[in-house]
Amino acid sequence: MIRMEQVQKTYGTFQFQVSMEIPQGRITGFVGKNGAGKSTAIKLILGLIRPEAGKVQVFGIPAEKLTPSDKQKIGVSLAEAGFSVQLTVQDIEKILGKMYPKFNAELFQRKCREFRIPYQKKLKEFSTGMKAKLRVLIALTHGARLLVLDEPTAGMDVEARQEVLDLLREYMAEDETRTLLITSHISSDLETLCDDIYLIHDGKILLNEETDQILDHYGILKVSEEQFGTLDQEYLIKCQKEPYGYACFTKDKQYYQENYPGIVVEQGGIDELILMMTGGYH
Ligand SMILES: Nc1ncnc2c1ncn2[C@@H]1O[C@H](COP(=O)(O)OP(=O)(O)OP(=O)(O)O)[C@@H](O)[C@H]1O
Repeated sequence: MIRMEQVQKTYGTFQFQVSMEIPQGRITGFVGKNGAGKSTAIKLILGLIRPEAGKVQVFGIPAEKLTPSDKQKIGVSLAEAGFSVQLTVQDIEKILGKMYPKFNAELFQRKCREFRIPYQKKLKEFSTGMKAKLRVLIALTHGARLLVLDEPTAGMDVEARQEVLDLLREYMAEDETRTLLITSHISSDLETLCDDIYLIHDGKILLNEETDQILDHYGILKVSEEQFGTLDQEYLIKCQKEPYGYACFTKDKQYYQENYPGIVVEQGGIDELILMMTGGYH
C-alpha cells in the first residue's frame, strides 16, 4: 500500500533515510521521540514534500504522481493543516460534499452529534479537543481506503481519545482492505490499536515489529554486574549501564525467565522500547 525505497530528505543536520513497506489492511504506528522524523515520513508519503533521493509509492503510484482522484482515497489528519477558522462545521460539511463524491453527510452529522461537535460555531471558538475530533471525522467520512493520521488524539481528554480510537477500530473493521497509518505520543493508544510498529529515531528506522510481539515477548532484564557476566547475549537487543548493574532489552523475555530464574524481568511496552532503543531508559 505504501512503499519507501531508500528515501532521503535533509533539513540542516537532520537526515531522513528510510526504506519501508506498509501493507494493505494493517494498522501501522510510527513512534519515536520529538523530532525523530515521524511527520517528515508522513509528509513524504502524502507528497507534501519531495525526497532528494529514493522512491515513495502509494497504491503502487509514485507519491508525486497521485491524481486528485487517487487523493480522494486518502483520509488525512495533520496537526497544522485545516480549514479557515472563520468557517462553521456546517460550512465545512458543504465544502467536503463538493470535494469528495463519496462524502457521507449522514455519517458526518451523526458523528458530530455523538462527538458533541457544535455545528453552528466557528472553528475559532473550538477547543483543542473539538478541533482534533473534527479533523479525524473529516478524514473518516469520505470512504478513504488509506487513513494517514498524524497525532490524531493530541490534546484530547481520555474520554475523547477512547471515542476516537473506537471510531478508528470501527472504520477499519468495516472493510478489511482499509489501511491506517498513525503517529502518537500516547503509547497505550498505539498498543491497543496497531498491528505493527515502526520506531523512528534521528531519521532512521531503529525497529519494525508486530505490536503483539513487542507486548508478549519483549522485556527488560534488570541484572547485577555478576548476573550480566553470565547472561546469554543472543536475544538481547540493547544493554544500558545502571547504578545496580545493567538494564537489558530483550526480544525473548520467556527465554531468560526460564533459564535465569533469579533475575528481574519487566514488561516491555512501546514506551520502554522507545526509551531503551534511544538511550533514555533509567
Ligand atoms: N520545514 C522544515 N524545515 C526545517 N527543518 C524541519 C522542517 N520540518 C521538519 N524539520 C526538522 O526535521 C526533524 C524531524 O522533524 P519531524 O517533524 O519529522 O519530527 P517528529 O518525529 O514528527 O517530531 P514530533 O514528535 O515532535 O512531532 C526535526 O529536526 C525538525 O526540526
